[in-house]
Amino acid sequence: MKTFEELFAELQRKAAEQTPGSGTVAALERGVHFIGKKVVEEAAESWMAAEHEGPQRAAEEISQLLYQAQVLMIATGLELKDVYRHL
Ligand SMILES: N=c1c2ncn([C@@H]3O[C@H](COP(=O)(O)OP(=O)(O)OP(=O)(O)O)[C@@H](O)[C@H]3O)c2ncn1[C@@H]1O[C@H](COP(=O)(O)O)[C@@H](O)[C@H]1O
Repeated sequence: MKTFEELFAELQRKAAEQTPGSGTVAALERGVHFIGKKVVEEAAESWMAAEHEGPQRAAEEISQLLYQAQVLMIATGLELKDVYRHL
């Protein structure tokens, strides 16, 4: 298990080091348009899981939504504090 902050630090490190085989690095190479579509896809899957598939499936899809949101943040050059200040 990892926290939101731990995942973000891991993704930032992989992006900086261009870790071979990383799906995050591959997504960042494809750019904001590609990542944005993944965010929308996972948001829709989270909604459908919550409405029709139960809490366990919703948790899985929401974890993917959080991951894609973090990839979008990194692609945009945002730090966690840039987002947290709006919470
Ligand atoms: N939490 C996630 C995570 N959630 C989703 N995904 C990826 O996001 C993509 C979309 O998920 P889907 O299940 O919708 O994908 P799919 O339908 O099976 O296939 P596609 O959508 O890719 O066609 C998949 O390629 C998943 O592998 C994730 N990839 C990585 N992480 C975390 O990020 C860390 C770094 O990952 P890498 O950069 O790949 O090392 C990992 O240790 C994980 O903790």
